[in-house]
Formats: sequence, C-alpha cells, structure tokens
Amino acid sequence: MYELNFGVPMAGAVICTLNAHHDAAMVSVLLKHSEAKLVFADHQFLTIAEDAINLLSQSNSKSPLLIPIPEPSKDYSHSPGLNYESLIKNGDPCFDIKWPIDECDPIALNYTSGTTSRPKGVVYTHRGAYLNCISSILFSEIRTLPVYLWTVPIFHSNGWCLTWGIAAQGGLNVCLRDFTAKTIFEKITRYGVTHMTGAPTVLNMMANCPLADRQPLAAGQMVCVMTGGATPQPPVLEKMEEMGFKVVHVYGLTETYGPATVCEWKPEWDELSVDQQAKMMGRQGIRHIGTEAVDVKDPETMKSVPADGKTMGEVMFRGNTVMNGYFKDLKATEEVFAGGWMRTGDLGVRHADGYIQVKDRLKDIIISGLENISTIEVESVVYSHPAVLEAAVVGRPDEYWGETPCAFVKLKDGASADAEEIIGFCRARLPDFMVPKSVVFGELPKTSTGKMQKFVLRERAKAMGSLFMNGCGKMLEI
Ligand SMILES: Nc1ncnc2c1ncn2[C@@H]1O[C@H](COP(=O)(O)OP(=O)(O)OP(=O)(O)O)[C@@H](O)[C@H]1O
Repeated sequence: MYELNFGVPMAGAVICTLNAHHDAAMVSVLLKHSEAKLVFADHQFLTIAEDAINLLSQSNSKSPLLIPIPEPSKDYSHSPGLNYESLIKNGDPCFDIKWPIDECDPIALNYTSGTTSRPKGVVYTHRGAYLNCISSILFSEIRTLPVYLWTVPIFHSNGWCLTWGIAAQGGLNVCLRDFTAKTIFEKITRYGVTHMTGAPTVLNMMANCPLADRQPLAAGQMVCVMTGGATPQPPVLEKMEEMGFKVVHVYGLTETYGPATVCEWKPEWDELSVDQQAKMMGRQGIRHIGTEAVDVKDPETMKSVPADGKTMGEVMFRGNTVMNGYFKDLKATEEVFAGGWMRTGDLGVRHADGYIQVKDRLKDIIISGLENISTIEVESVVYSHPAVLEAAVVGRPDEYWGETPCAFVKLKDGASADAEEIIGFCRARLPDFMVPKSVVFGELPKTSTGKMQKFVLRERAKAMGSLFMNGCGKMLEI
C-alpha cells in the first residue's frame, strides 16, 4: 500500500485505499461508489476482495481487475496470472511519470471512518496533499533519515499524508501485522524508531501494557509520537512522557487531509505541574502552517465565539488543506461548506491564548435538563480513576431530564471497581449534573481507526430505558 501511494498517482490515476477491516459487502459498496478499475489486495484480504467483486458482478456492476499482492516470503514467480510482483517485474522501466495537469487535480479518494454515518468519499488534490505532508514533517520535527513506525493505518488519510512525508525525508518504514503493545515496543527497540503516529487508543494500550511486555527506550533514544483521531486522555499523555516519549497532539479530519491543528508546546508550560501540562496538551491547539484558518463559530450567525474557554461553537476550517468535496455527493458538499467554511461537526471553545479545544461531537453531546454536557470532559474524569482502562460516555434517554450521562467502562486487567465507586469518584470531581448516573462494565466497541462507536453505545443505553425518579426528579435507583 505504501508503494502504491506513489505508483498510482505517478501513473496518472487516483489512489483509493480501503479500510482493511471492512467486510466484503462494504468493500463492494465502496468499489462501486469509487468506480475503481483496478484492485490491489494483500494476500491477507484476498478472500474479502474476491467476495466483494463477486457481489459487484451480481448487481450487474462492472467488475474491476483484481491484482493480488503475494506474501513476501513465498515464491510467486511461476504462478499463473498477474500479481503485484509480476506486474512490477514486467513493467516498463522507461515509463514517463504522468504529472498532474493542474495542481488541484485529484490524487486520492479517501473514505471517512464511518463513526457517525456511512463513510463519505473525500477528494484530495495534489496541492493539498503536498502542503499537509510538508506541514506534518515540520510540526513533528521529522529530520532526515527518520525511522518511522506505522500504527496509524495507511488507509486512513494516506497515513495522515506521511506516506509521502517519510519518503521525502529518506525514512525507513516499519510496518506491523501483529498489532500488540508488545510488538510495538519490540519494533521501537529493534529498529531504533524515531517517530510514530498512533490514535489515543494505541497510546493507552502502550501506557497500560504489562511491565513484562514493555521494553524501555534505548539510552538517548527519543521517540516522537503524533497522536490524534480522538481526544487523548491526560493520564495517558502523562504516562507516555514518563516512559520517555515526546507526544505531539494533533487534530483533524479525513476532510482536512488528517492533522490540521497541533497543540504546540509553549515554554511557559515547563513551569506547570505534570498534571496541568497534560491538560494543556489535551487541547487541540492552533493551525499548522498548511492550514489557512481554523475558528470556532456560532453555526447560525457564523460569528467567532469569544475566546473565553467556555462559549461553545462549531470548529470550522478553510484553506488549501481542506478537501475539494465529497465524491458524487454535491448535497453533502454544499452542506459541509455552507457559509464558506468547512464545518467539522465538532463542538469546541477558543481559549485566550488562541488554542482551540474540542468539547464534543455535535452528535455526541448530552443535553440533560437545560445543561449541555461535554462527554469528553466526563470521560477524562472517569479515565483518571486508577482502575479504568477505557471509558466512553453517552446520553441515556430519560423521561425527566431528556438524557442522563451513562458511562461505559472497561477496567484494567486485575483491577476492580463497581458502579457506585465510579459514580462517587466523579461526584467528587464534577458538578452534579455531569456525574454519570449509570455505569456499565465491559468491552467497548471501536472503529478500526481507534474511535469509540458511540452510536452502538447509545443504542445500548436506549435499550436500558429511563432511570426511575421520585417527584423531584431525583434518581431512585442506579
Ligand atoms: N485530537 C483530536 N481530539 C478530539 N477529536 C478528534 C481528534 N482528532 C480527530 N478527532 C475526531 O475525529 C473526527 C474525524 O474523524 P475521521 O475523519 O476519521 O472520520 P469520522 O468523522 O470518524 O467518520 P464519519 O465522518 O464517517 O462519521 C473529528 O471530526 C473529531 O471528532
């Protein structure tokens, strides 16, 4: 997939990398929507690709040509039919690169993670990809000859545009098939990794990995970890720094070519307590050099909200590193660009120092009585309980309040805590209306890009029904 990020655009085509966790039905929908003509499928996903193409032909759609990517250890030189290696071997070494005619020609079609709705096809231009790639190299301080560990999938916004960035700096790519904290630590030591990217769930996995599976960084080894895709929890940031990693927090969307803001470290934060530093770093930050503008606006009036750290508005972007639009979806494109800015669907605030902070997704915010509750704020408190490994908070429909916060929690291995304890812990740290009124323990559903599937949890909370109240609206049972 890494090589194809170069080969496909150089052949004058558009690359569309699909999520390796999709099933055949979803792959066939996306093949049809993208109008792909050629499909390269890694040997691990060959069956899914074949099934998807079969589904396409059953629906009378034109089938793309399938080119398997063989297992590296196997000798495929005598096997019949075209495969990726034979295609490369028999290719024309004098082929002239087909450069884009216009820098705003498309280079890639990337589908969103599908966290809130069906994946949308986002069109990237050569110009936007170039700008975001250069910006990412700068803000994550990727100097020449980096050793880069891939934990962010390359199918996600072309690996946040770092597929091209690592090559630009002559880097070595370390890829993973076995995705465990143990393997991550092993690769970091074995290859002398200097940079990596990872969703907060990956950092969480590393921070909570058993000591026996963890390898300390070599003397003098500095690993810069770019994290984003969801809000990183302050305790996790703290732990990563404690283990010697330098964390760079970034925020963006598929629609912004991956990272669009970065939480740049300020020298005055050196004086703060570790806990306060992690809180500062948990904010989404300021635009990077490739982003023309980021703002938090009232979505109705399009006026910027005051920089008071309290007034919520919608985070919006504009500039060359914002997508061209959604492929074959003019209506959604017009909606997302209404008012001349790209609306993210994220609610945030502006702080006095110019940094923005995301408080929630519009679709996730809980409305309880007359109060808006940021699920991210409640989650950060639940996360700070020593027994909690992961937490997600959603609104549970309620006859009296409209909704009440309901926390879904996964505990650390060997740790114990009951609902009462979690609720008591939150009560000591949050205003009453924000305290979860119910707690459910178990595994938490996530997307393959590491985001909590809150729509699944909302369904579960809905199925639980309303809490019982007495006449004054007090909860009678938990
Ligand atoms: N650093 C971050 N902090 C908080 N949230 C983040 C951060 N980075 C990304 N996000 C969240 O991820 C979203 C972008 O995700 P992505 O483009 O992968 O698709 P998706 O929005 O999850 O999927 P879909 O649009 O299909 O529902 C942002 O709008 C934001 O809600």
